[in-house]
Amino acid sequence: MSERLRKILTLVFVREPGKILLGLKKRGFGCGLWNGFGGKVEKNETILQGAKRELVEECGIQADVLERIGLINFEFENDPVILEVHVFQTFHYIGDPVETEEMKPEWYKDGEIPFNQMWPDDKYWFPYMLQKRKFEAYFLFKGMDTILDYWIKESLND
Ligand SMILES: Cc1cc(-c2ccco2)c2oc(N)nc2c1
Repeated sequence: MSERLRKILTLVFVREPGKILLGLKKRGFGCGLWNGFGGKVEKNETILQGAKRELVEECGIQADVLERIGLINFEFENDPVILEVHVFQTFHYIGDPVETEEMKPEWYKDGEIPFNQMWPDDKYWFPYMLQKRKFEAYFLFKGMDTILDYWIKESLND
């Protein structure tokens, strides 16, 4: 996979006991879907710095402690670029979520996550995140709605 084209992205989920903060994407990639906060990692920053930056930019929340919870590789049929998505979560953060041009934030109860308005892969890996179990996953998409193939496994490595 090393010689494949890779695009590194981040996804951050803000948690409270029994609740999770999701954002409704208002434009661009994944528009109209609820998701975590994140995006591209710039050249001059680490993945962790990119994750923290996107969280502030997209909903105004500062998370000093971000826990790495998952690594997902996404491929689209007939597309050479692999999306390498680093998933983080935090229970310790500063600020209240605010709506931005990118995202409309809303709290959801862990048992009431709107999977039918989210990326189709989420229902496979959210249970690991909600139970604080580190995971790695791979999804092969056909278009934006169809999963052709996937695997997911619990990972113990830091
Ligand atoms: C193909 C794909 C991409 C993303 C993404 C975009 C930016 C960060 O992650 C996803 O996020 C979720 N939950 N499923 C996703 C599928």
